[in-house]
Amino acid sequence: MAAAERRGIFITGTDTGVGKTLVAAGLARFLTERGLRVGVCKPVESGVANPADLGPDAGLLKWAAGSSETDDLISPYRLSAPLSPDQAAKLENRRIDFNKIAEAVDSTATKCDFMIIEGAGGLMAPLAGGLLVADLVKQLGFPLLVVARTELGTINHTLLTTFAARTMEIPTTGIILCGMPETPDQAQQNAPHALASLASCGVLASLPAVDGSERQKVQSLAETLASSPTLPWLLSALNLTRRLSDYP
Ligand SMILES: Nc1ncnc2c1ncn2[C@@H]1O[C@H](COP(=O)(O)OP(=O)(O)OP(=O)(O)O)[C@@H](O)[C@H]1O
Ligand SMILES: C[C@H](N)[C@@H](CCCCCC(=O)O)NC(=O)O
Ligand SMILES: [Mg+2]
Repeated sequence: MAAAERRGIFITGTDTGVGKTLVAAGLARFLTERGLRVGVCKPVESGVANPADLGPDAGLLKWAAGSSETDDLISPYRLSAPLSPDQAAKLENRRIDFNKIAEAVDSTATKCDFMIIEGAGGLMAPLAGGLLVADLVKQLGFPLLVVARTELGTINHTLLTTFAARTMEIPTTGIILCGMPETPDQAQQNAPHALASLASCGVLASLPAVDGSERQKVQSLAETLASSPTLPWLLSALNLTRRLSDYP
């Protein structure tokens, strides 16, 4: 399928553990509940205790999207060690092949309205022999969505990520801040405004810290998205405004 005909995003983060999976799954849930066929892929997941099964990230994405794709299409590389993917792959004498990932993504994308791909770690995390997550993003051809934490330090990490994306000519749709507490401190109150004025792309949502199991958190974030005042910007940035109005 030609890149221009495919709708979707590649979700990266400013670091590992910043909320990429929750944002990806929350968005998948939100869109699926509105009738869109959402394809999901976690091309490389490291730290998978039992690689015969889906890891926690891919499993949550599959649940959120209600996907019936095979495990190998949703999660082409499942690696045991909770390390940088290239290192985890080396420990198993494996090499991550971008063409295999591209085939899996293409095969899913042809069957769905919107594709959500979650990277591993941040944009510069190494995947294979000097190739980084950013190189995979370029090969797959989907625009980037950057998930960032809310605490002090996030301005620097987020701007470094968007700057690196721009330098590598990777189109970035925007930033989502994830985990805003009910009572944000001064740094957290300032972060969305600072990023909105300094980054070369918009802040498309500021999502709250939510409670419960991982699935409950995803459901809460999907509901938050539905009532978010910035939802129109988010949908427009994802090129989904018209598509969603076609559905109930
Ligand atoms: N908005 C939030 N509210 C509550 N908990 C959150 C929120 N965002 C993330 N978390 C929690 O923080 C942890 C890390 O989040 P998540 O797994 O989404 O990170 P990640 O960026 O996908 O990490 P990785 O690089 O391993 O893929 C999880 O336990 C998740 O439940
Ligand atoms: C083990 C982590 N949870 C994550 C990989 C993080 C790599 C970070 C590399 C680095 O920047 O040092 N794996 C994953 O997202 O599948
Ligand atoms: Mg994740």
